[in-house]
Amino acid sequence: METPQAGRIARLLNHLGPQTTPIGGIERQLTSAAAGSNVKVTVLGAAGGIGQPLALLLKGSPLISELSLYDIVGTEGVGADLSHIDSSPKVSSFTGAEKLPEALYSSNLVVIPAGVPRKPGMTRDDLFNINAGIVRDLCVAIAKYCPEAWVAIISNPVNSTVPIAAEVFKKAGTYNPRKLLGVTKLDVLRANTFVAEAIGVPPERMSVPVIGGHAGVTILPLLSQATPRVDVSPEKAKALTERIQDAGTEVVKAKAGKGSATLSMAYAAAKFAESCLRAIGGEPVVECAYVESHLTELPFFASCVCLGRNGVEEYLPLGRFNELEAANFEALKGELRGSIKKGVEFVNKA
Ligand SMILES: NC(=O)c1ccc[n+]([C@@H]2O[C@H](COP(=O)([O-])OP(=O)(O)OC[C@H]3O[C@@H](n4cnc5c(N)ncnc54)[C@H](O)[C@@H]3O)[C@@H](O)[C@H]2O)c1
Ligand SMILES: O=C(O)C[C@H](O)C(=O)O
Repeated sequence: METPQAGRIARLLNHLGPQTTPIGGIERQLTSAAAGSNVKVTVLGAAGGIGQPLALLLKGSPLISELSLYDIVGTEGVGADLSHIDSSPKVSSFTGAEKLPEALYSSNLVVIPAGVPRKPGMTRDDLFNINAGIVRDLCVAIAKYCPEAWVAIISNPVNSTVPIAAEVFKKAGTYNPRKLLGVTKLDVLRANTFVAEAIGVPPERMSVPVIGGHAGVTILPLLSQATPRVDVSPEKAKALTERIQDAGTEVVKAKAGKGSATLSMAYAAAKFAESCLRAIGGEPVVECAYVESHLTELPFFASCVCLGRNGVEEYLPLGRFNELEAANFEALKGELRGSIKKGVEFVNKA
Protein backbone atom coordinates (compact mmCIF):
# COMPACT_ATOMS: atom_id res chain seq x y z
CA MET A 1 0.00 0.00 0.00
CA GLU A 2 1.21 3.53 -0.74
CA THR A 3 2.15 5.46 2.42
CA PRO A 4 1.06 9.15 2.63
CA GLN A 5 4.75 10.15 2.35
CA ALA A 6 5.31 7.95 -0.74
CA GLY A 7 2.15 9.34 -2.31
CA ARG A 8 3.28 12.90 -1.71
CA ILE A 9 6.71 12.19 -3.21
CA ALA A 10 5.12 10.55 -6.25
CA ARG A 11 2.96 13.64 -6.77
CA LEU A 12 5.98 15.94 -6.39
CA LEU A 13 8.04 13.82 -8.79
CA ASN A 14 5.33 14.14 -11.37
CA HIS A 15 6.40 17.77 -11.66
CA LEU A 16 9.96 16.80 -12.56
CA GLY A 17 11.28 17.18 -16.07
CA PRO A 18 9.20 18.24 -19.03
CA GLN A 19 6.06 18.52 -16.97
CA THR A 20 7.13 21.95 -15.76
CA THR A 21 5.77 24.77 -17.87
CA PRO A 22 7.61 25.14 -21.18
CA ILE A 23 9.46 28.38 -21.78
CA GLY A 24 8.45 30.32 -24.87
CA GLY A 25 5.21 30.35 -26.77
CA ILE A 26 2.73 29.85 -24.00
CA GLU A 27 4.54 31.82 -21.34
CA ARG A 28 2.06 34.69 -21.61
CA GLN A 29 -0.64 32.41 -20.19
CA LEU A 30 1.28 31.73 -16.99
CA THR A 31 -0.17 32.69 -13.67
CA SER A 32 2.08 32.53 -10.66
CA ALA A 33 2.52 34.10 -7.29
CA ALA A 34 5.73 35.64 -8.66
CA ALA A 35 4.19 37.08 -11.85
CA GLY A 36 4.26 40.85 -12.05
CA SER A 37 6.23 41.28 -8.84
CA ASN A 38 9.62 42.91 -8.52
CA VAL A 39 11.97 40.12 -9.55
CA LYS A 40 15.49 40.75 -10.82
CA VAL A 41 17.37 37.95 -12.56
CA THR A 42 21.04 38.43 -13.45
CA VAL A 43 22.97 36.35 -15.99
CA LEU A 44 26.77 36.38 -15.57
CA GLY A 45 28.40 35.39 -18.88
CA ALA A 46 25.40 36.71 -20.79
CA ALA A 47 27.19 37.31 -24.11
CA GLY A 48 28.36 33.70 -24.43
CA GLY A 49 27.12 30.62 -26.22
CA ILE A 50 24.73 29.73 -23.38
CA GLY A 51 24.25 33.27 -22.09
CA GLN A 52 22.68 34.67 -25.27
CA PRO A 53 19.94 32.08 -25.87
CA LEU A 54 19.34 31.90 -22.10
CA ALA A 55 18.83 35.66 -21.99
CA LEU A 56 16.46 35.37 -24.97
CA LEU A 57 14.34 32.74 -23.20
CA LEU A 58 14.33 34.69 -19.95
CA LYS A 59 13.25 37.85 -21.81
CA GLY A 60 10.03 35.94 -22.56
CA SER A 61 9.28 35.24 -18.91
CA PRO A 62 6.45 37.10 -17.17
CA LEU A 63 7.99 36.08 -13.86
CA ILE A 64 10.86 38.56 -14.32
CA SER A 65 10.68 42.34 -14.02
CA GLU A 66 14.38 43.12 -14.61
CA LEU A 67 16.78 41.02 -16.66
CA SER A 68 20.32 42.11 -15.87
CA LEU A 69 23.00 40.96 -18.33
CA TYR A 70 26.69 40.95 -17.43
CA ASP A 71 29.79 39.83 -19.30
CA ILE A 72 33.40 40.95 -19.63
CA VAL A 73 32.82 41.73 -23.32
CA GLY A 74 29.97 42.47 -25.69
CA THR A 75 27.01 42.70 -23.32
CA GLU A 76 25.57 45.95 -24.69
CA GLY A 77 24.92 44.52 -28.15
CA VAL A 78 23.09 41.52 -26.73
CA GLY A 79 21.09 43.77 -24.41
CA ALA A 80 20.15 46.29 -27.13
CA ASP A 81 19.00 43.47 -29.39
CA LEU A 82 16.86 41.79 -26.71
CA SER A 83 15.40 45.07 -25.48
CA HIS A 84 13.34 45.41 -28.69
CA ILE A 85 11.29 42.32 -27.88
CA ASP A 86 7.78 43.24 -26.70
CA SER A 87 7.80 41.39 -23.40
CA SER A 88 7.80 42.78 -19.86
CA PRO A 89 11.28 42.13 -18.44
CA LYS A 90 13.32 45.32 -18.61
CA VAL A 91 16.79 44.55 -19.96
CA SER A 92 19.90 46.20 -18.50
CA SER A 93 23.44 45.49 -19.78
CA PHE A 94 26.78 45.73 -18.01
CA THR A 95 30.26 45.08 -19.37
CA GLY A 96 33.46 44.80 -17.33
CA ALA A 97 34.30 44.22 -13.67
CA GLU A 98 33.61 47.81 -12.63
CA LYS A 99 29.95 47.35 -13.67
CA LEU A 100 29.50 44.06 -11.81
CA PRO A 101 28.17 45.62 -8.57
CA GLU A 102 25.41 47.44 -10.47
CA ALA A 103 24.59 44.31 -12.46
CA LEU A 104 24.16 42.30 -9.27
CA TYR A 105 22.63 44.81 -6.90
CA SER A 106 19.35 43.50 -5.40
CA SER A 107 19.17 40.44 -7.67
CA ASN A 108 16.79 37.68 -6.59
CA LEU A 109 18.36 35.01 -8.79
CA VAL A 110 21.85 34.95 -10.34
CA VAL A 111 22.53 32.41 -13.09
CA ILE A 112 26.20 31.79 -13.95
CA PRO A 113 27.23 30.40 -17.34
CA ALA A 114 30.51 32.39 -17.31
CA GLY A 115 33.68 30.53 -18.23
CA VAL A 116 35.32 28.51 -20.95
CA PRO A 117 33.73 25.43 -22.56
CA ARG A 118 35.41 22.10 -23.47
CA LYS A 119 37.12 21.21 -26.73
CA PRO A 120 37.29 17.62 -28.03
CA GLY A 121 39.60 15.46 -25.89
CA MET A 122 39.11 17.55 -22.74
CA THR A 123 37.31 16.54 -19.54
CA ARG A 124 35.22 19.03 -17.62
CA ASP A 125 37.91 19.00 -14.93
CA ASP A 126 40.39 20.32 -17.51
CA LEU A 127 38.40 23.58 -17.32
CA PHE A 128 39.11 23.94 -13.58
CA ASN A 129 42.24 26.08 -13.93
CA ILE A 130 40.36 28.87 -15.73
CA ASN A 131 36.79 28.53 -14.50
CA ALA A 132 37.52 28.07 -10.78
CA GLY A 133 38.92 31.59 -10.55
CA ILE A 134 36.09 33.07 -12.62
CA VAL A 135 33.39 31.50 -10.43
CA ARG A 136 35.25 32.42 -7.22
CA ASP A 137 35.54 36.09 -8.21
CA LEU A 138 31.92 36.34 -9.34
CA CYS A 139 30.77 34.78 -6.05
CA VAL A 140 32.86 37.25 -4.04
CA ALA A 141 30.84 40.00 -5.75
CA ILE A 142 27.53 38.18 -5.22
CA ALA A 143 28.27 37.92 -1.48
CA LYS A 144 28.85 41.66 -1.42
CA TYR A 145 26.10 43.02 -3.64
CA CYS A 146 23.21 40.52 -3.47
CA PRO A 147 23.92 38.22 -0.51
CA GLU A 148 20.30 37.05 -0.34
CA ALA A 149 20.10 35.95 -3.98
CA TRP A 150 19.58 32.39 -5.16
CA VAL A 151 22.65 31.32 -7.17
CA ALA A 152 22.43 28.78 -10.01
CA ILE A 153 25.81 27.62 -11.32
CA ILE A 154 26.23 26.27 -14.85
CA SER A 155 30.01 26.83 -15.27
CA ASN A 156 32.04 23.63 -15.37
CA PRO A 157 33.30 21.63 -13.64
CA VAL A 158 30.01 21.94 -11.72
CA ASN A 159 31.15 19.21 -9.29
CA SER A 160 33.86 21.65 -8.13
CA THR A 161 32.46 25.11 -8.92
CA VAL A 162 29.49 24.68 -6.55
CA PRO A 163 31.79 23.79 -3.58
CA ILE A 164 33.95 26.79 -4.62
CA ALA A 165 30.92 29.08 -4.40
CA ALA A 166 29.96 27.59 -1.02
CA GLU A 167 33.45 28.26 0.39
CA VAL A 168 33.43 31.85 -0.88
CA PHE A 169 30.03 32.49 0.70
CA LYS A 170 31.14 30.86 3.98
CA LYS A 171 34.16 33.16 4.13
CA ALA A 172 31.92 36.16 3.48
CA GLY A 173 29.41 34.99 6.12
CA THR A 174 26.57 34.87 3.61
CA TYR A 175 26.34 31.15 2.87
CA ASN A 176 22.83 29.75 2.62
CA PRO A 177 23.14 26.16 1.32
CA ARG A 178 19.47 26.14 0.41
CA LYS A 179 19.98 28.86 -2.18
CA LEU A 180 23.10 27.53 -3.90
CA LEU A 181 22.22 25.21 -6.76
CA GLY A 182 24.39 23.47 -9.35
CA VAL A 183 22.42 23.18 -12.58
CA THR A 184 22.14 19.52 -13.65
CA LYS A 185 18.84 19.96 -15.45
CA LEU A 186 20.40 19.20 -18.85
CA ASP A 187 21.17 15.67 -17.63
CA VAL A 188 17.47 15.23 -16.82
CA LEU A 189 16.39 16.55 -20.25
CA ARG A 190 18.84 14.18 -21.96
CA ALA A 191 17.69 11.22 -19.87
CA ASN A 192 14.05 12.03 -20.66
CA THR A 193 14.81 12.32 -24.38
CA PHE A 194 16.93 9.18 -24.80
CA VAL A 195 14.79 6.95 -22.59
CA ALA A 196 11.53 8.14 -24.16
CA GLU A 197 12.93 7.32 -27.59
CA ALA A 198 13.99 3.85 -26.41
CA ILE A 199 10.60 2.91 -24.95
CA GLY A 200 8.51 4.68 -27.57
CA VAL A 201 6.72 7.38 -25.58
CA PRO A 202 6.63 11.14 -26.24
CA PRO A 203 9.57 12.82 -24.43
CA GLU A 204 7.12 15.27 -22.86
CA ARG A 205 5.65 12.39 -20.84
CA MET A 206 8.99 11.02 -19.64
CA SER A 207 10.42 11.81 -16.22
CA VAL A 208 13.79 10.32 -15.23
CA PRO A 209 15.48 11.39 -11.97
CA VAL A 210 19.24 11.96 -12.39
CA ILE A 211 21.41 12.11 -9.28
CA GLY A 212 25.11 12.26 -8.31
CA GLY A 213 27.04 15.00 -10.07
CA HIS A 214 27.63 16.50 -13.50
CA ALA A 215 30.59 14.74 -15.15
CA GLY A 216 30.91 11.30 -16.75
CA VAL A 217 30.35 8.48 -14.26
CA THR A 218 29.16 10.89 -11.58
CA ILE A 219 25.98 11.40 -13.66
CA LEU A 220 23.62 8.68 -12.41
CA PRO A 221 20.23 8.34 -14.11
CA LEU A 222 17.72 6.26 -12.14
CA LEU A 223 15.86 4.44 -14.88
CA SER A 224 14.25 2.15 -12.30
CA GLN A 225 12.48 5.18 -10.79
CA ALA A 226 11.36 6.74 -14.07
CA THR A 227 7.78 7.39 -15.06
CA PRO A 228 6.34 5.92 -17.16
CA ARG A 229 7.93 2.61 -16.14
CA VAL A 230 11.05 1.67 -18.14
CA ASP A 231 10.99 -2.02 -18.93
CA VAL A 232 14.23 -2.68 -20.84
CA SER A 233 16.91 -5.38 -20.62
CA PRO A 234 19.89 -4.80 -18.28
CA GLU A 235 22.10 -4.41 -21.40
CA LYS A 236 19.82 -1.72 -22.82
CA ALA A 237 19.63 0.05 -19.44
CA LYS A 238 23.44 0.05 -19.29
CA ALA A 239 23.72 1.44 -22.82
CA LEU A 240 21.16 4.18 -22.08
CA THR A 241 22.94 5.09 -18.84
CA GLU A 242 26.28 5.39 -20.65
CA ARG A 243 24.77 7.53 -23.39
CA ILE A 244 23.32 9.91 -20.78
CA GLN A 245 26.69 10.04 -18.98
CA ASP A 246 28.54 10.78 -22.24
CA ALA A 247 25.96 13.10 -23.79
CA GLY A 248 27.97 16.27 -23.17
CA THR A 249 30.96 14.71 -24.93
CA GLU A 250 28.67 13.70 -27.83
CA VAL A 251 27.91 17.42 -28.38
CA VAL A 252 31.54 18.51 -27.87
CA LYS A 253 32.63 16.03 -30.56
CA ALA A 254 29.86 17.11 -32.96
CA LYS A 255 30.79 20.79 -32.52
CA ALA A 256 34.38 19.82 -33.38
CA GLY A 257 36.25 22.52 -31.46
CA LYS A 258 33.46 25.14 -31.44
CA GLY A 259 32.45 24.53 -27.81
CA SER A 260 29.91 22.42 -25.98
CA ALA A 261 26.13 22.31 -25.55
CA THR A 262 24.69 25.82 -25.63
CA LEU A 263 21.12 25.70 -26.98
CA SER A 264 19.93 22.68 -25.00
CA MET A 265 21.74 24.08 -21.96
CA ALA A 266 20.07 27.47 -22.35
CA TYR A 267 16.68 25.73 -22.58
CA ALA A 268 17.46 23.65 -19.49
CA ALA A 269 18.69 26.69 -17.57
CA ALA A 270 15.65 28.76 -18.52
CA LYS A 271 13.33 26.03 -17.28
CA PHE A 272 15.41 25.69 -14.12
CA ALA A 273 15.29 29.47 -13.57
CA GLU A 274 11.53 29.39 -14.04
CA SER A 275 11.26 26.71 -11.33
CA CYS A 276 13.36 28.87 -8.99
CA LEU A 277 11.16 31.89 -9.66
CA ARG A 278 7.97 29.92 -9.08
CA ALA A 279 9.43 28.67 -5.81
CA ILE A 280 10.44 32.21 -4.82
CA GLY A 281 6.81 33.12 -5.50
CA GLY A 282 5.67 30.48 -3.01
CA GLU A 283 4.85 27.55 -5.30
CA PRO A 284 6.63 24.27 -4.39
CA VAL A 285 8.54 22.86 -7.36
CA VAL A 286 10.63 19.69 -7.67
CA GLU A 287 13.91 19.81 -9.59
CA CYS A 288 17.07 17.73 -9.64
CA ALA A 289 20.03 19.91 -8.63
CA TYR A 290 23.56 19.55 -7.28
CA VAL A 291 23.42 20.90 -3.75
CA GLU A 292 24.96 20.62 -0.32
CA SER A 293 23.37 17.43 0.94
CA HIS A 294 23.19 14.93 3.76
CA LEU A 295 21.53 12.19 1.71
CA THR A 296 24.86 10.37 1.23
CA GLU A 297 28.30 10.61 2.83
CA LEU A 298 29.29 13.10 0.10
CA PRO A 299 28.93 16.74 1.16
CA PHE A 300 27.50 17.79 -2.24
CA PHE A 301 25.21 15.56 -4.23
CA ALA A 302 22.67 16.01 -7.02
CA SER A 303 19.22 14.70 -6.18
CA CYS A 304 15.58 15.65 -6.49
CA VAL A 305 14.79 18.50 -4.15
CA CYS A 306 11.64 20.43 -3.42
CA LEU A 307 12.19 24.15 -3.87
CA GLY A 308 10.11 26.66 -1.95
CA ARG A 309 10.25 30.30 -0.92
CA ASN A 310 13.44 29.71 1.11
CA GLY A 311 15.31 27.62 -1.44
CA VAL A 312 15.72 23.86 -0.98
CA GLU A 313 13.00 22.98 1.51
CA GLU A 314 13.09 19.21 1.19
CA TYR A 315 15.55 16.59 -0.04
CA LEU A 316 13.53 13.78 -1.60
CA PRO A 317 14.80 10.31 -0.65
CA LEU A 318 17.07 8.62 -3.19
CA GLY A 319 14.76 5.61 -3.32
CA ARG A 320 15.68 2.01 -4.01
CA PHE A 321 18.48 1.36 -6.56
CA ASN A 322 18.55 -1.65 -8.87
CA GLU A 323 21.78 -3.64 -9.28
CA LEU A 324 23.24 -1.47 -12.04
CA GLU A 325 22.37 1.77 -10.22
CA ALA A 326 23.84 0.48 -6.94
CA ALA A 327 27.11 -0.38 -8.71
CA ASN A 328 27.17 3.00 -10.49
CA PHE A 329 26.48 4.76 -7.18
CA GLU A 330 29.52 3.11 -5.61
CA ALA A 331 31.61 3.91 -8.72
CA LEU A 332 30.87 7.65 -8.68
CA LYS A 333 31.87 8.33 -5.07
CA GLY A 334 35.65 8.53 -5.53
CA GLU A 335 35.57 10.99 -8.43
CA LEU A 336 32.87 13.17 -6.88
CA ARG A 337 34.66 13.31 -3.52
CA GLY A 338 37.89 14.33 -5.28
CA SER A 339 36.18 17.09 -7.29
CA ILE A 340 34.53 18.52 -4.17
CA LYS A 341 37.82 18.47 -2.25
CA LYS A 342 39.60 20.20 -5.14
CA GLY A 343 37.04 23.02 -5.12
CA VAL A 344 37.15 23.49 -1.35
CA GLU A 345 40.97 23.52 -1.30
CA PHE A 346 41.13 26.01 -4.16
CA VAL A 347 39.34 28.65 -2.10
CA ASN A 348 41.14 27.86 1.15
CA LYS A 349 44.69 27.66 -0.21
CA ALA A 350 47.07 30.11 1.43
N1 LIG B 1 26.04 22.60 -16.28
C1 LIG B 1 25.88 22.16 -17.51
O1 LIG B 1 25.10 21.24 -17.76
C2 LIG B 1 26.62 22.82 -18.64
C3 LIG B 1 26.20 22.62 -19.96
C4 LIG B 1 26.88 23.25 -21.00
C5 LIG B 1 27.97 24.07 -20.70
N2 LIG B 1 28.36 24.26 -19.41
C6 LIG B 1 29.47 25.15 -19.07
O2 LIG B 1 29.04 26.49 -19.18
C7 LIG B 1 30.19 27.35 -19.38
C8 LIG B 1 29.92 28.34 -20.50
O3 LIG B 1 29.75 27.69 -21.72
P1 LIG B 1 29.51 28.54 -23.08
O4 LIG B 1 29.36 27.55 -24.17
O5 LIG B 1 28.45 29.57 -22.86
O6 LIG B 1 30.92 29.28 -23.22
P2 LIG B 1 31.24 30.62 -24.04
O7 LIG B 1 32.72 30.74 -24.13
O8 LIG B 1 30.46 30.64 -25.31
O9 LIG B 1 30.64 31.76 -23.11
C9 LIG B 1 31.18 32.04 -21.86
C10 LIG B 1 31.00 33.51 -21.59
O10 LIG B 1 31.56 33.77 -20.30
C11 LIG B 1 32.17 35.05 -20.37
N3 LIG B 1 33.12 35.24 -19.29
C12 LIG B 1 34.39 34.79 -19.17
N4 LIG B 1 34.92 35.24 -18.02
C13 LIG B 1 33.96 35.94 -17.39
C14 LIG B 1 33.89 36.66 -16.17
N5 LIG B 1 34.93 36.74 -15.34
N6 LIG B 1 32.74 37.28 -15.85
C15 LIG B 1 31.67 37.20 -16.68
N7 LIG B 1 31.67 36.57 -17.85
C16 LIG B 1 32.80 35.95 -18.19
C17 LIG B 1 32.81 35.09 -21.74
O11 LIG B 1 33.11 36.41 -22.14
C18 LIG B 1 31.74 34.42 -22.59
O12 LIG B 1 30.85 35.38 -23.13
C19 LIG B 1 31.36 26.39 -19.65
O13 LIG B 1 32.12 26.25 -18.49
C20 LIG B 1 30.67 25.07 -19.99
O14 LIG B 1 31.48 23.96 -19.72
C21 LIG B 1 27.71 23.64 -18.38
O1 LIG C 1 30.01 18.58 -21.80
C1 LIG C 1 30.35 19.73 -21.50
O2 LIG C 1 31.52 20.07 -21.40
C2 LIG C 1 29.28 20.76 -21.29
C3 LIG C 1 28.21 20.32 -20.36
O3 LIG C 1 28.69 19.95 -19.10
C4 LIG C 1 27.31 19.28 -20.94
O4 LIG C 1 26.97 18.33 -20.23
O5 LIG C 1 26.90 19.44 -22.10
